[in-house]
Amino acid sequence: MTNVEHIGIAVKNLSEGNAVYEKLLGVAPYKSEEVASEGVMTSFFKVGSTKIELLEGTNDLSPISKFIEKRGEGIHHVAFEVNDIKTEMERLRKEGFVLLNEEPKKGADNKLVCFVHPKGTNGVLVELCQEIR
Ligand SMILES: CC[C@@H](C(=O)O)C(=O)SCCNC(=O)CCNC(=O)[C@H](O)C(C)(C)COP(=O)(O)OP(=O)(O)OC[C@H]1O[C@@H](n2cnc3c(N)ncnc32)[C@H](O)[C@@H]1OP(=O)(O)O
Ligand SMILES: [Co+2]
Repeated sequence: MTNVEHIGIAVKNLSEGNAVYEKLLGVAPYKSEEVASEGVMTSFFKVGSTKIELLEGTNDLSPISKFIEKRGEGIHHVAFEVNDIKTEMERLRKEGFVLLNEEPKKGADNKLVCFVHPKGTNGVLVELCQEIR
């Protein structure tokens, strides 16, 4: 793993979240993107070599809507950049981690992603990200 690619933050309302983080970080989001397969609308802020990803659920079944209902707004996941997602998924499987998708899937911001179950990572949902080249 080469970098913390982004930190995902679950918000109830993306425009309100954008206003807060724009004030906090002193920069505007550089993009907004819907990922319908995950039931989320996102926005991204650059912070040095990493990013903040704000996520609003777009339907009641979205992992973000369920998370906010149970736990409220806050840090939802930590995403690590990897060079070769399939190799890293295989390594983690062999180490006994529970992967939440069998194959890499398309995420936001031109990435292939895979999630690791938070029960095996001290309560933190982990995302692996590989740039689509
Ligand atoms: C935009 C695309 C992409 C990107 O490119 O960056 C994204 O970031 S998408 C982000 C949204 N997508 C996902 O989160 C996909 C992976 N998540 C899942 O598969 C599920 O959310 C989950 C983690 C398996 C939980 O689903 P489920 O078991 O159906 O939900 P429950 O509400 O029943 O929770 C069970 C258990 O897990 C705890 N939980 C849930 N979410 C998290 C979390 N983000 N971090 C830590 N813990 C989490 C939840 O509190 C429950 O705990 P207990 O009550 O103690 O059992
Ligand atoms: Co993410």
